[in-house]
Amino acid sequence: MTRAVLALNAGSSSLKFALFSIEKGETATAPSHRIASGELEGIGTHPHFIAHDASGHVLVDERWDPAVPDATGKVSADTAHHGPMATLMEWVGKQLGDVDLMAVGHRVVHGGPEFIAPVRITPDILARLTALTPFAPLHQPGSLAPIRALLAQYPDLPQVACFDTGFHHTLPPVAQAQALPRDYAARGVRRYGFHGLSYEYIASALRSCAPRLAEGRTIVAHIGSGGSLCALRGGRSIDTTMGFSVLDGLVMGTRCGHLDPGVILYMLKEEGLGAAEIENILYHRSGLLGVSGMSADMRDLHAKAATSPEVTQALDLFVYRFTQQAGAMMAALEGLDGLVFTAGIGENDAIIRAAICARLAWAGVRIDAQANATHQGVISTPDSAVEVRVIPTDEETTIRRHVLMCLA
Ligand SMILES: Nc1ncnc2c1ncn2[C@@H]1O[C@H](COP(=O)(O)OP(=O)(O)O)[C@@H](O)[C@H]1O
Ligand SMILES: CC(=O)OP(=O)(O)O
Ligand SMILES: [Mg+2]
Repeated sequence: MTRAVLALNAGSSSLKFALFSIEKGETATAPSHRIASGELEGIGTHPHFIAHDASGHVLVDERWDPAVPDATGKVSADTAHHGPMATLMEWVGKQLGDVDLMAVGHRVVHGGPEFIAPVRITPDILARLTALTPFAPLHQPGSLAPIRALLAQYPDLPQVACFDTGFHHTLPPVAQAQALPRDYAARGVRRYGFHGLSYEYIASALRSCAPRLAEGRTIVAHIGSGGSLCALRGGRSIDTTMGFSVLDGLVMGTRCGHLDPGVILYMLKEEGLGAAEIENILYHRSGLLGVSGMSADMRDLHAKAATSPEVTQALDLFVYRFTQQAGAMMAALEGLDGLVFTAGIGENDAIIRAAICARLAWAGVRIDAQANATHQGVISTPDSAVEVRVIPTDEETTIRRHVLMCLA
């Protein structure tokens, strides 16, 4: 029987998984061997489940009707993930016929101040992770639901939580700080940063494909449904655009990104909105969806850009804010050697990459239109002052590594 580790990565619009075969005595740093992988993407817009075996052969390819939002326009993390998660787990269960599942690793978005390294799940750890839900209300329930379900069904199956915040523990104190009264920091209200499993994978990929960028000053742009930038120096995170919550930083699919806190006070005091309504607006009805009035998905927006001024405005704002915040990361890095695009938009959207790079021409960024249009690994020109790369992220590989580290 093949021994295997299952990696589950619940994002805001997708649920990705990979099944890795594990040799006896295999270490975390050994090359990984994938048996199957896939994703349920477009959760909340146009759900699509696709899975491949190791040789790329399609094992399943199914589409569903979009999830129906409630009266306020909200598709909650629970509603949006419940059906797809059940489908995926059922499918994975069927594939496990001749596999001895030795552990399951989960992406857990928030580790709070306490959790940095991956940790083996126990009922007590699960309770402590549940208590962090107010820090990431959109994500933590989606991360913890499969852990809870598996713990109830297979109490002896080792499960490991891998934290999206962990990679950013290297942020210097000044980048972690908020300019609030001191006692807030003691209560965990500080800047954490997210997408760490992705940044850890990219930092490791850079060490083999572009050592100069791994050693130097590199911005990694993880832009998917959620999005952030990470300022990497010597392969370590020294700043990032998401802060206390996953709302900060870039304009995202449905999230506002950087926002004057005065707007929230205005909604509260002048419009009489309650916390739940404001949360719904900031997490679910803002970003590309809010500004375009049409969709959170870049694919839909490009299809409508020619005929809708609102869609054009949403795309312009996305690009403008990206480059503005890239400027902030360059200031933290004191220069820039490399720029890496990754995640759903970063890996697939040549139009957005071109628009961003054009606005960064002042920083010496030059891209080759043909290389960009065909999604090459290196899209900058030889005379570009900044090497620009496209690297598909692989959070599941980081999860496998964390599981093996944790169980060793
Ligand atoms: N071919 C494509 N062209 C442009 N954008 C794309 C494409 N494929 C995916 N995307 C964008 O990527 C987003 C999903 O990114 P992903 O990293 O999978 O998200 P998450 O992990 O946050 O759920 C989609 O909402 C869409 O905006
Ligand atoms: C942390 C976060 O925003 O994750 P995602 O991009 O998957 O929504
Ligand atoms: Mg993701």
